[in-house]
Amino acid sequence: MVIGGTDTTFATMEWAMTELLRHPNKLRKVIEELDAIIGDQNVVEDETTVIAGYTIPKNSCIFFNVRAIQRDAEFWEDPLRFEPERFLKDTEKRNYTGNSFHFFPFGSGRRICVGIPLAEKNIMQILATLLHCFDWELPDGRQPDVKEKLQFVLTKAEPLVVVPIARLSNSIQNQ
Ligand code: HEM
Repeated sequence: MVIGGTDTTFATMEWAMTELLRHPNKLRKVIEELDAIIGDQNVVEDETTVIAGYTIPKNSCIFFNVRAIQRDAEFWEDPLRFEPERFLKDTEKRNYTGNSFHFFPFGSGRRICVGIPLAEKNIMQILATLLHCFDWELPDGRQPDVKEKLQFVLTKAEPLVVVPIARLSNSIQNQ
């Protein structure tokens, strides 16, 4: 992993520099382009721009409301209904690799979550094991609530308290 993350980048840059130094006209072209865009102060100027009809003023800090986008009724049928099967029916719906701008729980672009492969395996394995090995009951006939608490991660306002009941014939409780 160390070699994959360091030597590859280093070798690519070293080769690029070598070839540019061997081809001065190409090197000049790169430098002219950098000078034209960055100038001689080494600072990229922000400019007011228009994207999809919206004016984005210079120096704006943009936040996407991913929560609202992922509940947009124009794209999601009955968006608040809990229907995991919707992701099985339509492959585009379960594309969370950052290429679908209707569903991007892991972000998108160069800062997309690096933990996707681990998260996929962990969540699948742990949740499947808990559901397969136990039946789950709420204490005192309580109902599960869906009140949210916005922190760094959107969590449940009140932690879920549940009682596990072994359901497999080979579980210790049933022996
Ligand atoms: C359900 C699980 C997870 C969700 C929903 C999630 C979501 C996200 C999101 C939305 C971002 C920001 C992406 C952006 O700026 O466009 C992010 C970044 C990141 N995540 Fe995750 N994540 C999860 C699990 C994990 C795990 C398991 C790890 C590590 C083992 C991890 C490590 C990171 C790191 C290091 C970044 C920063 C990447 C960067 O800025 O270059 N995440 N994650």
